[in-house]
Amino acid sequence: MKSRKNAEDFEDIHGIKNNRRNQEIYNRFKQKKKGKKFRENIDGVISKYKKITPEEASCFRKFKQFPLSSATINGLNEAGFTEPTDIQRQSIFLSLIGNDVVGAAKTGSGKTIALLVPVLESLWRNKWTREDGLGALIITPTRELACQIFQVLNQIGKNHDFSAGVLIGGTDIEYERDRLGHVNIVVATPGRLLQHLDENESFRCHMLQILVVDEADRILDMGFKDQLNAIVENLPKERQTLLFSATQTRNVKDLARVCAKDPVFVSVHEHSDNVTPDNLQQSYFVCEEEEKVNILWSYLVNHKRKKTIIFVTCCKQARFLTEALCSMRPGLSLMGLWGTMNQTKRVEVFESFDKNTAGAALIATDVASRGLDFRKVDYVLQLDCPTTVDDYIHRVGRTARMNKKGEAVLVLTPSQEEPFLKRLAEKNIEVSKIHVDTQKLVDIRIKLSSTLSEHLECKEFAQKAIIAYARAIHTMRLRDVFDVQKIDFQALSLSYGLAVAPRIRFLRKHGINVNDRSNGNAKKSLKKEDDEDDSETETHLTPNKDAAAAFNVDDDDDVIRVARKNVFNVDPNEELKEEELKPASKKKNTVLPKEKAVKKLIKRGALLSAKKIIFDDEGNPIEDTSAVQKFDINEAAERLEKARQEDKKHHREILKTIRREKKRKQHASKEEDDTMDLGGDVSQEDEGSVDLSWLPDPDKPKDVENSDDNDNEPPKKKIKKPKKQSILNAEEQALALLGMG
Ligand SMILES: Nc1ncnc2c1ncn2[C@@H]1O[C@H](COP(=O)(O)OP(=O)(O)OP(=O)(O)O)[C@@H](O)[C@H]1O
Repeated sequence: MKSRKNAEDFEDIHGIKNNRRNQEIYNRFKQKKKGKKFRENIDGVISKYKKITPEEASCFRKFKQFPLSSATINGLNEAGFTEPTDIQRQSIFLSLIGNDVVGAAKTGSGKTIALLVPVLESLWRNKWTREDGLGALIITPTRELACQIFQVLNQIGKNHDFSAGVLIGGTDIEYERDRLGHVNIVVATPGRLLQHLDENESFRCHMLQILVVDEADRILDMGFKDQLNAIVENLPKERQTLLFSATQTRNVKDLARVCAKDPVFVSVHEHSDNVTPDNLQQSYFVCEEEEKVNILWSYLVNHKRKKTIIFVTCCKQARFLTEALCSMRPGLSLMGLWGTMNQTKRVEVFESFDKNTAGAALIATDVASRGLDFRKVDYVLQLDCPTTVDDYIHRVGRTARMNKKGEAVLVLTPSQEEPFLKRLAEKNIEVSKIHVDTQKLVDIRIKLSSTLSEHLECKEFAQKAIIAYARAIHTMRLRDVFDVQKIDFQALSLSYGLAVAPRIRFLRKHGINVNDRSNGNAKKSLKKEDDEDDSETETHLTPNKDAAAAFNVDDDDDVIRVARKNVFNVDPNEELKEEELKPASKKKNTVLPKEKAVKKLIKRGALLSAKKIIFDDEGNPIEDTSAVQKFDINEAAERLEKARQEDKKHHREILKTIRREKKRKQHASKEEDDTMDLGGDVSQEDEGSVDLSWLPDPDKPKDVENSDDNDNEPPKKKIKKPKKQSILNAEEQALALLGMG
């Protein structure tokens, strides 16, 4: 959501904008509230509470059978919701009569409406107005989910006169601060909410009627437990509490014990055979880690008309894959969504993917796995194995929502197959195995590699993605499923378009040897990088024969040329041996000045060269000798020295001229004085001889500059020191010759 839009949201009263016409409507509502009829309506609805039992309510087929305000029923009808789902049927009435409820139901089963209807009814029953301040608080784990809940609230609550707002990170906190005092319903993420509770005096919760925690399990998984406890401590004890999640975990029950009073547990699909949606077709296949990018590309080009969410493990992977594959033009709308993305962009992506019906793919992290309700998603492709079975359930739940059909495909590596399937089976999740002929996949490594050489930012993303992935796998809790040692990082790097694997420092710190599965390259190259380079990512792109040989030119491709420059044709090992001896911290930020770098190279007698390698159709490197440019660094150094000597000579000449000019002027003024003395009073001292002591010693050139110290000296013009610029110019020229200036 754009910050501007977010700002407008605060002025919305469920679709009623803050203009004159809306003010009239608002006043009418206010009148109505005070009116007798309004009070009678409320009493009429409340009286029905006593006549209906929860069992009866759980059999209602229509929303209008529930004892609800006409504003809510109309809002539901207008939004197209006439028949309640199971969770709505079983929980709404229990909430209406004032119970604290802990609800759990499968993904996509309509929990949002199940929690919003009691919120609207609670404030309506209490004749809530804008002046009453905060009446309901809905806490949800992610920003997208908060915006989505807010949208549904706007839809079904548009006939009520409550004000509502969203509090999420990444928006204008000052703007929110000013308006928060008049908001009746707040949908918030825990962090931003706590910030307002701590810092904003106008945000008062003492009148709060109802607290709702959506995706409670996810909030706890994300480590918001302490924040949640702190928030609950700030709320009045006399309130109603509703907790909703897809699974009723022990954590949720613990939370319920802390913030709910004698809660009623509603678990709709507890006895159902499947924990995943019934219309969901689930399958998996096994492949190597390094085949995943090719698989993804092949999938994208073959499913241009479908809407797919692709799940990966970490933000940096999502960023790299989105950026790199987008620049390779897959022929469909490809987007990315991850947690560290800027908020405005996040909302744009969310809305654009949601609206898309022509075919689109969204590469996302688990930020999109919970609660998000994208329209008509055909496939969920889990390119990386989910962290837990619960995450699996949430990810696949983005498709096959509300009894629609959907398909979920899980990608596992050989070592993950057995342990993860065992865990899925424990929860009665059946997935059928499919086979993917990896020989038939489009090999995009060389294309990706040339994309990376064109977009250096992408190359950096690729390196960071690999490091982040290694770190994520290493910190996973399911040790039998995730083993960082089983990953061939060299092969994985090649599949990301990198010639060599980036240095993964933390693995070494933990004493982990990286797998050497394929050709012994992985360990060797990582070790080499480790020794060579102290920065987190790769800096040398040295020609790698194995890498080149591994590249197969895609049928679709034209001739692909990969030009690599090893600028100084110096063995990087040798170059860095000296560096290795220095402490790591010092090395890190030291940038060698160009002049020093040249001197260092001169010392080594290095030959400067730029090589151009062209690959033929089979991917064999052909050396293009015509394009080879050579620079003899010693020769260049000689030229540099010559230029320096010439400059020095020139400098000396300038100094001499200045001195000569100065002497000439002094003589001239002396002669003038003598002439004057002849006509005026002459002191006795002056009579016999002329004092020439103040004259500068011509043998001491420095006196030109130091003559200010001489008190006897007559005032004279300050002589400008010749700039050293000329020397530097010569150096710069020489550096420019070397291609470094
Ligand atoms: N009574 C209803 N009639 C028709 N459609 C409904 C009804 N209730 C909800 N829906 C639709 O079902 C979809 C899923 O609803 P919702 O997002 O509330 O599910 P959820 O249980 O919260 O899922 P998740 O656990 O993934 O968050 C939405 O598109 C919503 O519009």
